[in-house]
Amino acid sequence: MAKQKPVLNVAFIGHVDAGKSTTVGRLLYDSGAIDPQLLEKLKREAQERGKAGFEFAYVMDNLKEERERGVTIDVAHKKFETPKYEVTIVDCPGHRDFIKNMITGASQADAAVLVVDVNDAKTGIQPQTREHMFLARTLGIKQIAVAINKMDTVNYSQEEYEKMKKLLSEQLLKVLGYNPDQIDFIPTASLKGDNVVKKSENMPWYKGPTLVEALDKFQPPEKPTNLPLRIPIQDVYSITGVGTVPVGRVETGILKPGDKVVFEPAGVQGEVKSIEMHHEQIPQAEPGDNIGFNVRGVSKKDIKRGDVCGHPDNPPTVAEEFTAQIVVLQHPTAITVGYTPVFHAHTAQVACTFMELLKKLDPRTGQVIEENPQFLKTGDAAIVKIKPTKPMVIENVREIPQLGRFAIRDMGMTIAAGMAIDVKAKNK
Ligand SMILES: Nc1nc2c(ncn2[C@@H]2O[C@H](COP(=O)(O)OP(=O)(O)OP(=O)(O)O)[C@@H](O)[C@H]2O)c(=O)[nH]1
Repeated sequence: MAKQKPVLNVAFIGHVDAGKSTTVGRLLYDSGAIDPQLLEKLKREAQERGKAGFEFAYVMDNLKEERERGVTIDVAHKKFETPKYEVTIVDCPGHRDFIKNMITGASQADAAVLVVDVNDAKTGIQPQTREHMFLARTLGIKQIAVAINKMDTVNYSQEEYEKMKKLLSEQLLKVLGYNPDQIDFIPTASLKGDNVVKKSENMPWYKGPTLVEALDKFQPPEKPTNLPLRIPIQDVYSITGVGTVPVGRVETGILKPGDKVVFEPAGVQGEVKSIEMHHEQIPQAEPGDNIGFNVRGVSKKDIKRGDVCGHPDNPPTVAEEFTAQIVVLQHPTAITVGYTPVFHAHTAQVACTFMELLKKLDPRTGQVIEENPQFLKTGDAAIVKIKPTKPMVIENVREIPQLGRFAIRDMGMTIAAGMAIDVKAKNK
């Protein structure tokens, strides 16, 4: 059997209408991951609805719907192969729930592709482009590539491309601490297919890689197999004749059939009978694997999305309280003691209370600029003490980085992003 290619999880980010869905659709199609008949069908549907040209976006929307119906485990259509990798699209956020998806999605991403409309050079960087990139940075995504899209709308002009590249480099990437010299800026027209999988003949001035070639330049993710097992649960199924099947992505550690496992904060234990990935049984699951696993001794009603599976000798940490370092992305007024917004950590969503504001930090250097501030506002970085209103799993980011990050949501927006730097455990 051919050696399996390493899996690379890539998040597609960018402002509404920049062309994320179209780019992903094009990647899937031109790399042969989509059946041409399906595309024909989608094309007809798009035409019938008066939206010709949208077929690639339809491909993604079709998949999104599929996912919303709960077919989380079936990622077959969201995968494609490059010469080096098996690429999984971990998210392609639309405008509805994009930040929330981004938090659970982007924290899993090994790399991100930022898609921007080349025409944004005229109006300035779009707010969502900034917000997505800021989050990507906070969530620890170090590898990015930029697709400067819709090049067909500016006659494939090098000048327009350079303008956009300069704007992003100076006003966004450098500010966030990325080095633009190490980033590929690919001029694309995803709708037409230029420089996505096929090298464009319309831009002979561009000597760099296509988007697919840029993906192959990313470093493969290191698998944290030596860390304790942690699988945040996305969903739990009860399948007739099989039993209870939790579904999730292995963040750290290794899971094997026969393993005794515990789900926290539920506190229930069971034994793994079998593990499935892409509808096939596998002898062992590793970090990055999206799996369903059949557990004996646990019923569907015992566990739920947001619980974390681990081994009983090193169980997931249920936090009584935790100290966190946060950055306030946007808050209409100010954050004060007693504020209780919803924390999104791995697959959990739990309301948590700000118990103490310990220190205000300089967001660039991390140096303390004020002890016990009275309030925090947009742009502030701080160290704070947090108390969940109900049991939740969170880990010290220094011990298990994959389970230590979170976003804070309130009023339909992402207020802040951060990480737990000290956890007072309930169960240890
Ligand atoms: N001319 C041109 N239009 C494009 C290109 N890429 C995307 N579009 C169009 O731009 C519009 C938005 O594309 P989408 O792929 O839906 O954009 P998105 O970023 O996924 O948007 P959301 O899912 O709404 O966040 C659609 O009308 C596309 O057909 C391109 O390369 N050239």
